[in-house]
Amino acid sequence: MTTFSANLGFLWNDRPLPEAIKLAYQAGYSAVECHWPYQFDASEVKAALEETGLQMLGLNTDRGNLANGENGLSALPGREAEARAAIDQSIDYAIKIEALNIHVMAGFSTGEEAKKTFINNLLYASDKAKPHNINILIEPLNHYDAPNYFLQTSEQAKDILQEIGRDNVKLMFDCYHLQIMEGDICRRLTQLLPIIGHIQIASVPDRSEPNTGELNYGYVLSELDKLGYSAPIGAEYKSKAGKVDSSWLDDYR
Ligand SMILES: O=C(O)[C@@H](O)C(=O)CO
Ligand SMILES: [Mg+2]
Repeated sequence: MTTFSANLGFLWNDRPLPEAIKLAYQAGYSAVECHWPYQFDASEVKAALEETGLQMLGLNTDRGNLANGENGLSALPGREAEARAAIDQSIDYAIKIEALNIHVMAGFSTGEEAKKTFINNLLYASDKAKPHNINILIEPLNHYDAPNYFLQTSEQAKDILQEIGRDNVKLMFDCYHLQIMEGDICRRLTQLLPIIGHIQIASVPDRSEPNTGELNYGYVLSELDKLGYSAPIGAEYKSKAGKVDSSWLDDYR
């Protein structure tokens, strides 16, 4: 049976995170994940997780200077000190709320130096996260939403993960981004399963409720089920109506 994790970066993101966790529970989600929880008191987030029994699957490292349009720091040569401070911050927060994964955001860059910088920062994150049983994730983003983002395809991610060779550094397979960039979703999920740490979904191309759009998630999720994948699937979509609508969950349970 497929279970789902509510991505609170998009769902109920107008509410304080502890309240959003409770709303996700009431809507029938089995887990939660977020983007940047740092403005919320970790002890209040932990209390909401305990009250609902939901686990926080993941959070992201800080993006850097938002006024300058930054979207992560870890593949930016010369910005290692800030990238590592963001990694430290995310690990400290994840420990407090017992989150499972940290998505280390690469940022806008390209080339061999950027790759080397990203790998070194990921090794740093891997070492720091290991004693706490936290996994590090890297996520390719599509070139329409994040033009010039360093990590854009699962092929590129696979190559980086092979070079890193750490069992706690994995791929965040966001079907929305990868359908846009590469397609062939079910074959890729099957082949990459050993290096996948988390899977996310949304409709393509409009990133709304997963039961619409060009990708048939009924089929994708049943293939994952056949592969024995049983972790909650991240629902990372923006509700079409503006107000969160969770009725699509009934199509897949
Ligand atoms: O797909 C996304 O946009 C997110 O998973 C994320 O963490 C980066 O914005
Ligand atoms: Mg995603």
